[in-house]
Amino acid sequence: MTATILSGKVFATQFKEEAKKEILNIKQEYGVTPGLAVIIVGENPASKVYVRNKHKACEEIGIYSEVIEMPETTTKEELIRKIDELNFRKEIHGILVQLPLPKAIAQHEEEILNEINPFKDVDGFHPINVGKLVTGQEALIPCTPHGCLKMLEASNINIDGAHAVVIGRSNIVGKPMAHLLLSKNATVTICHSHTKNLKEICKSADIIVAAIGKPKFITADMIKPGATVIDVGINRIAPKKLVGDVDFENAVNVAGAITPVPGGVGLLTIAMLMQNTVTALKMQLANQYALCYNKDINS
Ligand SMILES: Nc1nc2c(c(=O)[nH]1)N[C@@H](CN(C=O)c1ccc(C(=O)N[C@@H](CCC(=O)O)C(=O)O)cc1)CN2
Repeated sequence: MTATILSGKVFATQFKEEAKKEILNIKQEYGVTPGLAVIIVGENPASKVYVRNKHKACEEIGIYSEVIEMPETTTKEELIRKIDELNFRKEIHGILVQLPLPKAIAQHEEEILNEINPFKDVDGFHPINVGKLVTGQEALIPCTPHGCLKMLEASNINIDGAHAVVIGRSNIVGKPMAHLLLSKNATVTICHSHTKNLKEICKSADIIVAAIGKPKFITADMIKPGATVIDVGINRIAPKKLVGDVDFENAVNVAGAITPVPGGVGLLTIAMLMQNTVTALKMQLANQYALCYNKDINS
């Protein structure tokens, strides 16, 4: 039996279409166009492609897009100044700093990202958004795990009561993914490099999310027959060859549903960024009205 292939392309198109419809409604009702600013520091070739694709997606669905290119030599202070400028621009509703940062400022990543106004934090990396996600409040949610959750739901894969195993504990994918699955009543196990009995734990999973960053690390013998396997890994093993964290060729014969690499959840990242930009605008509109309302009752 071969698994159902969960195509990132199909879901990305669907999620962008949803965002496009919402944008039209917002434009009609409030006369506002959502605006996204993406900052890229340095010359990382993969980052340049991702940023170009973010700009194209914005143009496609009606988001105003600004790409701010800063040189490799940019200091922490210069980058923070740029973020502060964008925090105050009212036509910019979403701000994103493309990662990874150049080596010289990479150690300040946390401090830099914390400078983004949490209402404009379309990556969902700010501690305020992380805290809201963990406590079940309305938050901006990191794009890749958010896309994975939406894809599972749109594919009618049962999450409630399922045993979900998330392999990887990064702030960008593993931890938010675990909280999202928990919020949908999965029983969640987070595994990492120190986990013992990884094979046994994986074998008991109804849903596996692999976000380790090691090519083909999850092999077919670690998967329960019929399980859903979401592969978040993007590993370049040759100039033109990308593979995931899952040994897809063999896993596809055991899993019930599986995402490929390329063509899987990577494509959802940009689609969800479009949705997050719309959500950020809606949160800002609601916040403005709340502020107006407070002013009225106080005057
Ligand atoms: N500030 C952020 N930086 C980074 C993020 C992020 O979410 N926010 N994620 C990644 C890069 N990324 C978007 O920024 C991204 C990664 C992968 C893809 C994608 O479409 N992948 C394709 C393959 C593309 C290829 O050939 O290289 C796929 O998986 O099929 C889109 C966006 C790190 N930085």
